[in-house]
Amino acid sequence: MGKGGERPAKLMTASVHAWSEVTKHRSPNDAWLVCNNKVYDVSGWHEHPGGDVIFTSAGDDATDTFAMFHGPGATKHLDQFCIGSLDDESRNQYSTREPKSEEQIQFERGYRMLRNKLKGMGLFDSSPVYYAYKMLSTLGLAIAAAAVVATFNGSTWTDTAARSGAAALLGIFFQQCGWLCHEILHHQVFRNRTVGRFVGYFWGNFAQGFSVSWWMNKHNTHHAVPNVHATGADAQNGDPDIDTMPYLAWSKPMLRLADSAFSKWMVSRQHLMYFPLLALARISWLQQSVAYVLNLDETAGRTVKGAPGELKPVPHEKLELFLLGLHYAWYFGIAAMHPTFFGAFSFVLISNVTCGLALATVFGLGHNGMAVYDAAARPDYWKLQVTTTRNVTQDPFGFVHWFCGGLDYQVEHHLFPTIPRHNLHKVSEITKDFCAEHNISYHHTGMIEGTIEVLDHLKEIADEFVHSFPAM
Ligand code: HEM
Repeated sequence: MGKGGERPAKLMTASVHAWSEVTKHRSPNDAWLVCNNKVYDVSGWHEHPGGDVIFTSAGDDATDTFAMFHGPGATKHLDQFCIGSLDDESRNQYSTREPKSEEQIQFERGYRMLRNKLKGMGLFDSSPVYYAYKMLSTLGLAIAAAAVVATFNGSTWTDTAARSGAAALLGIFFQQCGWLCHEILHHQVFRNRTVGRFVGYFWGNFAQGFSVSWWMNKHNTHHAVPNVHATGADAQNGDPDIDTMPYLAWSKPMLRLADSAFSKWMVSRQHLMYFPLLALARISWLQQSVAYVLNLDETAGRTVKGAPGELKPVPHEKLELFLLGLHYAWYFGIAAMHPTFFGAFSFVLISNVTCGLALATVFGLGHNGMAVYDAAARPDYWKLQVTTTRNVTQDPFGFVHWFCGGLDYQVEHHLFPTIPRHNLHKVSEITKDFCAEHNISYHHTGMIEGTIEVLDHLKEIADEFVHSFPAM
């Protein structure tokens, strides 16, 4: 394989393939996928510029995920992988070989046309003024936190309380950096993807302490297959965001993985452990970021499934490491302004816990407790994204929208991840109408009600576990 993700062109053949043949190729080193009824062999293409998210489509239809992720220039790279096309019968079937009704065929055509309609309405275009405001106001949170710590540097109760408030404010700064970085790396903000990536390094590595490569690899995979269980240990088609064992099980099949005494203890009371775990989430993400870039351990996800010894690339490894180092320098620099070691430690703890709770509560609201699928039986792109996702109802003051970083419109974000946050409310009305027209459940609820749904779901799974293993 050559540089830049290119590889020698395959011979374009006129062969036709049935789904029964395509679905045999589901693992990274033996991966076929279908785009607009053409069959592509991407086996072992670990140099794919988007990383191994490509293998989430192995053995399946990638028409819509391809459209979701790529810029206009990517289609010209397709031909080199083409090995033929789907046979006539397969064109009107799901990859499960169930026939598609005429209604389903029209529905798929409809949602693809809807995407073009939204483009025509200019809803994929970002507002520089909006994002300049978001970036400056977010930076303001960190500057305010640092200023409070520098000003209230004594040992009175007032000083201590002010510094604790500053720590919580910094936690919210980290959360807001997370949202900004998310939008930048989904290419909502900058048309030029290289510019976006470098701005992403500032908000991700430097400001927030998360590695961009680690995050993109994990997050793009989540977008391709939300709430999906992989077809097997060698396949790359599961959602890493529900890969939360040995701590939390989001579906009954996951209970099989509770095979240690610790995991059994956790899962049987997971509804009680949910918030304590969320409080530690940022610490875990910081650790995974460093472990991913330096390839410190397997849990960081740098190794490539089905290709022992191969590592996923980190495009600007030294820059990523340097900026992660600078993150800790400024963060611990503020902590060091505290009069005592205990004060500095509390500052770091409070800011981490606040950020973990603030980010992970929103993540949980987005998908947890919604439908979960097996990869080999996932529905079409639109139904997969809508039925695995929950929206959060707005409040009159715009707090929910600010706090959730636009992910209150999680359904619309999942359907069209490159649409900027400030346009999602317009997309929402159109999406709701489209779902109603095609009889697809579109779920939205309040922030508190949604969190209760998540906890109820965890409890239901825990109860099932305790029922099956009464000794727990
Ligand atoms: C034969 C099939 C494919 C080819 C030739 C291909 C090619 C490319 C190329 C040239 C890029 C860099 C340019 C760009 O970002 O638009 C890219 C990026 C990417 N691709 Fe693919 N791709 C394929 C399939 C897929 C599939 C099936 C997925 C997801 C399931 C995927 C996900 C991505 C992602 C997430 C990126 C990174 C976009 C970013 O910068 O955020 N690709 N791909």
